[in-house]
Amino acid sequence: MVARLAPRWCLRALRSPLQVIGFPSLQLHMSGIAMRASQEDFENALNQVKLLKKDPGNEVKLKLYALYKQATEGPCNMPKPGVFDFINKAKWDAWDALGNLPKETARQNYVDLVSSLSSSSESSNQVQPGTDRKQQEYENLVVTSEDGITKITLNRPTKKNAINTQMYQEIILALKAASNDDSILTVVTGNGDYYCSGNDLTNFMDIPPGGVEEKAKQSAVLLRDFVGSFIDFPKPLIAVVNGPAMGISVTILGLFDAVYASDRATEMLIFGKKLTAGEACAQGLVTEVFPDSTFQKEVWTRLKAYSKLPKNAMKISKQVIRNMEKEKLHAVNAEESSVLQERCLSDECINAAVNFLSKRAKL
Ligand SMILES: CCCC/C=C/CC(=O)SCCNC(=O)CCNC(=O)[C@H](O)C(C)(C)COP(=O)(O)OP(=O)(O)OC[C@H]1O[C@@H](n2cnc3c(N)ncnc32)[C@H](O)[C@@H]1OP(=O)(O)O
Repeated sequence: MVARLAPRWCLRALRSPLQVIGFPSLQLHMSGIAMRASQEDFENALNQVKLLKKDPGNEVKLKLYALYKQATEGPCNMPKPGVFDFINKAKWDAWDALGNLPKETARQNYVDLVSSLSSSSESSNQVQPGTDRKQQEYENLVVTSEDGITKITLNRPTKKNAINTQMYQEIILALKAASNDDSILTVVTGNGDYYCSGNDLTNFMDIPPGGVEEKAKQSAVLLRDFVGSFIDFPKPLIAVVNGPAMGISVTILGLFDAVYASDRATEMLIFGKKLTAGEACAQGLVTEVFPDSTFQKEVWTRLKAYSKLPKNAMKISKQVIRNMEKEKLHAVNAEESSVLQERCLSDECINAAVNFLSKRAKL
């Protein structure tokens, strides 16, 4: 029943990768030096904008549109729409108003604008420990905070918690929010019978206008940002592996500070073969295995006890340990992500995805 599909390239992500890309302009501003947003910053901003929960209003949307067009196509040289074509005329006016603004400046302004929109929506989502308040609404996650523990639950149980493109972005944002909230520990777990079935293989079907090469490039950026947000996560991060785990969800376990697995997690897919939770524990991928019947009770009792430990001491300890290897992890992440870009276009990868998808469609 279990597809043996985890590509080799992603297994090395265990000891992997990169910087927080989600908020690039923040980093640029902190340096105090006027820097230009890279193409990657721009692509990240394009993804982030899709996740804004609050409608930024027509004025801002027109600004975003105009900056996007200027950044990608340069000055407006389209014929002016008729006066009764209100929407297209408003868009044209906004674009035309940018005159000869250089593409690079438009790109930077776009990134800055998205960053300001994202941070204002984040700051309204700060959670106090012990309040058990549900955080920002996500489509594919449930994030709650209680007793000093922020819990990020992968919430696509009908798809075995497969990670689709939006969910990757949501996880990045949820980690960013958890790193800034008042919680002491952050937990990632799954809703339903699976922890996670890995990359959503239907992601490969969503081909942008730039074709499969563009898709491969976008996937590489997404993977790099996703893994990077685990590398840079500043607080103790615990995986509560409630059931089978596959693909990318297994390969990132090495970036958690502790991994607790139910003995039902018998399908940890690694090196193309199944590994029981006990075997994964023997190999150091899992910290401790609990009987499924008492898994939730035992793990949460323990986590609640940990959440009473001195907050700063735990955070600093984690950072001291992680800082020793951070640079290397980011370098490996960058390398792996560029390998992914290549491998996405390989026959092996395409055939594997097509096999899965065609079985699913019962062709
Ligand atoms: C952008 C960065 C890319 C990073 C890449 C990372 C590497 C990976 O993670 S590769 C992906 C590895 N995962 C797989 O190959 C798992 C594929 N799924 C399966 O083999 C099986 O679905 C299962 C063993 C997880 C469960 O089998 P079971 O028979 O119990 O249930 P199903 O009927 O197959 O599944 C229920 C439902 O869920 C959908 N689904 C499950 N996994 C995925 C997935 N990974 N992607 C997309 N959809 C998935 C499955 O299609 C079913 O949906 P429908 O009911 O709508 O048909």
